[in-house]
Amino acid sequence: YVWPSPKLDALESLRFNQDGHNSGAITVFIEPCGRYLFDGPNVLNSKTGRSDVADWVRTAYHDMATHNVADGTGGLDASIRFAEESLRAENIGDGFNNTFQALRTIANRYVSLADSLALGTIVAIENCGGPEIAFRGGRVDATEPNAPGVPEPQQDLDSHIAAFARQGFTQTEMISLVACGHTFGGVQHAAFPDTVPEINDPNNTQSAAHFDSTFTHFDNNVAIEYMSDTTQNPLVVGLNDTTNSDKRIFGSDGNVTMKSFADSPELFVSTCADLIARMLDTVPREVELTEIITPLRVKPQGIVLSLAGDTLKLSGEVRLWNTTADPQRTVRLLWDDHLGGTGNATLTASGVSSAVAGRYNASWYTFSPDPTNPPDGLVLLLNASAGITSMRFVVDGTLEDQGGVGFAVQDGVVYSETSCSISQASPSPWRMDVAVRDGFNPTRAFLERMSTDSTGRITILETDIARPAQPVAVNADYSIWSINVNGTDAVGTVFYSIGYEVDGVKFAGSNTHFSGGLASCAV
Ligand code: HEM
Repeated sequence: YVWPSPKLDALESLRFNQDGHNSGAITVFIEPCGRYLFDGPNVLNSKTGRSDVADWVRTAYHDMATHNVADGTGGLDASIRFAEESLRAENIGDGFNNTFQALRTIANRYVSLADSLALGTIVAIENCGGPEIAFRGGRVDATEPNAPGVPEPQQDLDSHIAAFARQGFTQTEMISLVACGHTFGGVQHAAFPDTVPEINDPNNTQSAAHFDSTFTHFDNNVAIEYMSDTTQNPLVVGLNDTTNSDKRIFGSDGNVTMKSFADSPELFVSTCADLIARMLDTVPREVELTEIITPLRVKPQGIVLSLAGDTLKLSGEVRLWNTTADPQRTVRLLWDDHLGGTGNATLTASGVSSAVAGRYNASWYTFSPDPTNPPDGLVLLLNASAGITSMRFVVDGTLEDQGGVGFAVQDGVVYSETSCSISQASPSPWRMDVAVRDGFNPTRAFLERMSTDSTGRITILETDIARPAQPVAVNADYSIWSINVNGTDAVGTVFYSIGYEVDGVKFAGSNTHFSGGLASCAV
C-alpha cells in the first residue's frame, strides 16, 4: 500500500514494530513467554501455571468458534467480551477477561478489539517459538453476543467433528488446530475441578495441568509426547474418560495426523501457520478483511506539523525495514513545498527495532536536527509560506519515493502554538487554535476525542470548530480558527486531535493535544 493510509499504517506498526525502538505495545505482555498479566508487572515468569500467551490463543479460538459457515454469522469479532457470552459454560475461566484487559490497550480508532485479539495472538505465537503468521486487518467488533457453539471436553467426537465443520474446518484440520492450540497452556483446577486435582505446588498455584511439557512455547512436543505415550495432557490421560476430548480427537484418524506432527516439526509449523491464520480470518460474512499486511520498506512515522508565527515545525521519524544500525549509512529527507522548492535535512539514527522473534530488523532515523537539545533541536523549521506538500528520502544515495508518488504531507490544517490556557482552575479551560492555510478551504474543522460506546467499541466524538466570521491572520498564509475547551472536557487526561473535511472527504488528525504546558492566554 501507499503511505499515508492511517488504518493500514496503524495495523502495520503493531504487526511489525514488535521489539525495541517505538515498539513493545504487545510484547510487553508476553516477554518472557511465561508472563501472566494478573501477576502484575514485576513478575517475569508466572508461578500460577498460567500465561498470557495461552489465554490469548484460547480466547481467539473461543471467539471464532461461534462461526457458522452456512449463514455467515459469528467469527472473530470480539463478541466474547460480552458477559452474556463469556459467562456461558462453554467459556468457563477468567482467561477472556485477562486477554481483553491486556489487548484493549492496543486498540484504537483504526484497530478494533477483534483486530487487537488477532494481532496479539499472532505476535505472541511468533515470539514464543512459533511460526510467522500472515495477518490481515479490518475485523469489526460485534455489537452483541454471538450464538453459542464452542466445543466442550465432555462432548463426543461426532459433535466435535460437527462443530468444526460448522466453523469451516475438516476433521483433519480439527485434529491439527487443536494440537496447534494445545501446544500452549493447560486445564485449570478452578475451571475443571473434576478433570484436574488441586496440586498445592508453589510453582503452579492455580493447579494447571499442562498439555505438554513446554506449555509457554510453541513446538510439536504436544504431538511427540502424545505419540510416545509420555503425555500428561489432562484431556488425553485424564482419569475421567468422558472429558478426554483430545484423546478422542487426536486418535480419530488412527493417529495419522499426530504421528506426522511428531515426526516433522516443519510440518507442524507450516500446518499451524496456515490454520491459525484461517482461524483468525474467520469473520462474519459482511466483514471485508484487508490484504495480508506486509511491512513498508520505508515508512514515515509520527509526522507532526505545528505552526509558530512564520514557521512550520516538522517532526517525525522514518523506519528503514530490513536494515540494522550502520554508522556509515546516510539518510536524507527532501521535502517539496507549495512554491516549487525543495528543502533537505540529514537525519540522525534514533534506534533499532525487530519483529517475529528477531527474524526482521529495522533501523530508525529522526527528523530532529539535534535530538540532544530539546525542545528546539527536536523540530525542523520550515518557512510557513512555502509549507510542505510531500517528502522523499535518500538512503545512501538511493531515492526512496514510493515509486515516484512521494510521501504526501498535509499542511492545510495544523495545530497552532498560539493555543493557550484560559485559567488555572481545575480542570483548567484552554483555547485550541487551529491554523488553516489560505486557499485550503476545508468545509469543516473539528476536535476529535476518542471514546468508547456502550458496547466497548472505540468511537470518535467530533466537536465542530466554528469557522470565524473574521478569520485572524497569524501570518500571510494561515488564519486561526479557535475553540474553547471547558469543564470536564478540559481535564488533562483528555486528548484531542484535529480533524477536517475537504471536498466531502474526512481527514483524521494524527497527533493529539491537551491542556498541559500551555502558556496563559492573557499574556
Ligand atoms: C474440541 C475442541 C477443544 C476443546 C474441547 C478444548 C478444551 C479445552 C479445555 C477444557 C481447556 C482448559 C481451559 C481452562 O482450564 O480454563 C483448554 C485450554 C486451552 N485451549 Fe482448548 N479446546 C479445544 C480446542 C482448542 C483450539 C482449536 C485452540 C486454539 C487453536 C485451543 C486453545 C487452547 C489453549 C491455548 C488453552 C490453554 C489456556 C490456558 O492455559 O489458560 N483449544 N481447551
